[in-house]
Amino acid sequence: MAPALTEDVSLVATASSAAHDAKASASLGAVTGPAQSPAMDKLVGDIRAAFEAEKALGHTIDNSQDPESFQRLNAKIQGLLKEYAQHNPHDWRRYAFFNDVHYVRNLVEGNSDFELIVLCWKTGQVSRVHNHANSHCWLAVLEGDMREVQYQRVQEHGGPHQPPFVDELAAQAAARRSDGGGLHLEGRALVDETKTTDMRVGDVGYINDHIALHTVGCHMAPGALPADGCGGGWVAQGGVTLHLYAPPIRRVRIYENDGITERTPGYYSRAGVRV
Ligand SMILES: N[C@@H](CS(=O)O)C(=O)O
Ligand SMILES: [Fe+2]
Repeated sequence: MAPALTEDVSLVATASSAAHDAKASASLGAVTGPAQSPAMDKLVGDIRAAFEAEKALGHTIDNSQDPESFQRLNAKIQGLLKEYAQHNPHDWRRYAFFNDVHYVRNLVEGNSDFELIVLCWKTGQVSRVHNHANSHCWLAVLEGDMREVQYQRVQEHGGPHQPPFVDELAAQAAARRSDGGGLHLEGRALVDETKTTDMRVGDVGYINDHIALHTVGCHMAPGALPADGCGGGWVAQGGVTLHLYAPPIRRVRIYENDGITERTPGYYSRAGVRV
């Protein structure tokens, strides 16, 4: 019998197969990563300072944050992530564990304010349609060609009340609905596909539940990496993205053809060590 699992290392597989796969698959990638990650450490420190600055002004950091405070924080965080991803020191490689079956979440830093996670995607691996609770979600592409597809909720069966403008967006999406890009439950649309964005190394994105649900995936193999003397022996296997969630996400909703389920996200590794 499959062991009971309380956390998902990925939002793509069923809970029991995720547990099985996580144990069965060899760890790849991070074994060849550098032992130190000075640029990543600096990034973590800079993110922490940006959060402290808003907290010192009395602001709570989540997706219903004071708009002025968010605007300031968003500009700062996007700048930091862009700088790291575009300069790309590759010192994220010590955190980059892959799984053959599904993308995995590797924790770099977690505290009560935020979690910074390196997600590893082999070509073809995609997350399921999901939300991000009440958190901000910033993401930066560190390797590979990624694609984000956004969705709007058409209806939630017994779910919590949505902010009014989400209902409005959902109504607009329903009005645009075709039989094509969406999930359906008992013949009714559950979510509608509304936007596709291709992302390359150095690109930074932001999403929260007031904007949309989404899936992310690695669709194309990366090109040959330059020999940079960092993480010798590294073999590119797909895509790598850096995600910053604030506050850390404890429950996510997954939208599938047979309905909506709640999951507790988990980690495949913490601080460069497989768990
Ligand atoms: N939000 C997802 C990754 S993604 O598809 O944005 C996760 O944390 O697993
Ligand atoms: Fe996501």
